[in-house]
Amino acid sequence: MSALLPLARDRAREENPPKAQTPRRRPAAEETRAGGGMGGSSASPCDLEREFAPQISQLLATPPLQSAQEYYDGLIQSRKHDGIRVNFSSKHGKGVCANKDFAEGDLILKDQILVGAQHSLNKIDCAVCSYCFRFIGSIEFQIGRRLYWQSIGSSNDCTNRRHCHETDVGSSASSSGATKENNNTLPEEVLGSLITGDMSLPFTDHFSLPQVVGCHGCEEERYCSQSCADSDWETYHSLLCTGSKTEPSRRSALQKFVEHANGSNDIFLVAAKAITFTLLRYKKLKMQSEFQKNTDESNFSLLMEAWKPLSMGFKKRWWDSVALPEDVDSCDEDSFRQQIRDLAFTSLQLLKDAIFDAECAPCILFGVYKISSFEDYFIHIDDLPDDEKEEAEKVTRPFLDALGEDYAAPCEGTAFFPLQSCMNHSCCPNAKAYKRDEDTDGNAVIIALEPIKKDDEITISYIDEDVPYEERQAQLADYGFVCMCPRCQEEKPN
Ligand SMILES: C[S@@+](CC[C@H](N)C(=O)[O-])C[C@H]1O[C@@H](n2cnc3c(N)ncnc32)[C@H](O)[C@@H]1O
Repeated sequence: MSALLPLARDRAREENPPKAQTPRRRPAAEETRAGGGMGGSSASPCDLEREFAPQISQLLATPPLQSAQEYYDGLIQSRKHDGIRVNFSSKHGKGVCANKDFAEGDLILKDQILVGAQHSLNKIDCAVCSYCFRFIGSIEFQIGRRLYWQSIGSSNDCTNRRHCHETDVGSSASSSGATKENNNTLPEEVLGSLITGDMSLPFTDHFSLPQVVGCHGCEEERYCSQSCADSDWETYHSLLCTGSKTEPSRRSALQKFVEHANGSNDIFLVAAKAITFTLLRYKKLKMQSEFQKNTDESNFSLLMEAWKPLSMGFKKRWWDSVALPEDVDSCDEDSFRQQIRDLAFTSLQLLKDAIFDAECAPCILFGVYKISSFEDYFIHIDDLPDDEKEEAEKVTRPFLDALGEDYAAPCEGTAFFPLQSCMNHSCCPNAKAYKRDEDTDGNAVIIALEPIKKDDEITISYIDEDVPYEERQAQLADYGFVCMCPRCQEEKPN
């Protein structure tokens, strides 16, 4: 037991950066279109794409260097990350450099999520704030609801489990502990009293979590504070809320969109947030512009401005950038990409039915975040002096046994981190993404692995760098490049 705990913790805290998500299910072979070309070259199945082709290509064009530099300088200044700057080079495009010396272990950056969502199936394992992804409720609440889900069904399809105030939507995300078979169930009344707070576990007062604040529209989103609820509403959720305050036809259209995302890939839920982020920013900019009687500003230039934070990270469309799944032969790549592109357009069409705004018609990246779960609580119990541990374990052991081997399932999701996503890879990195004890929300935390001198490039590893050269290069092929870092140059076979 003691040996297992720290291992699980290390796994949860080290984070690898973005790799485009593969769709949940490989489209069936009989659905494959004959002669389907690559995403960019064949006729688009989307009427908006055809109608607004010039505007879309402007939105997706690489931003001019000067505008990108100004954007990143402004972002770094507004977030007070004076230790770094974003540089542009002809070799690797954007990169992050040190603006001062860092010592080993120093915090380099805490990067706030721009757009992100918890994986749908992971919502069974962990209840987190829908805006900042901090754990909410109490340790009892977290354990109780997880065991409750575990007790009512352990199939991987959670679409049948649509109550318990959750957005229980299936997705591409791998679910962890709660969906595994575990015969070790506890009585429902015990789980109920954990969830309602009627039952307390020993020492949980050392691990207090923020109280749950519900969305005032739906019962599906929950927050750690009113300020997170308000920010989520202003930034994305006012257009995506499926609660009773939403007009019925829009609500039903949104539900259809969510259902489709459930059955295919929850990256579409993140994409929907990226779109609503842009739409709501656009509306705000337009109001400001009207207030300032700024008649020179066209609607499209306001839309470009609203989209800017996302455009800075845009490289390729999703269907052109997902790694080819292992079970798809390279000669089937074109039709694979065509099928997932069609899937994305179906999703977009469903979203459009729900939130269409004619002025924003032409306007659609990401990392992975993990936050450790209530494992710290069980580690604390495990580390107690023997007599206290024995006493506490009389209460906690049945819960730990019932949770099973994967009790430490962290919160997992997909998110776009504007600054971390500028960091290039090295197989001998000088920094890494790592959650310290105090890092309880979804933001990315970058720590120096060694002393870093001012002006040095800050690099992280996108993969497990402790594997041999060939394996590293194979993994990096999914990111679309051959690594030529000093270590790879040295280890490259002649
Ligand atoms: C997360 S982004 C890093 C920022 C990126 N350079 C940019 O301009 O946006 C990852 C992409 O950067 C490039 N990249 C990162 N590390 C690299 C390396 N060591 N060698 C070559 N290209 C690299 C690859 O194109 C990769 O897909």
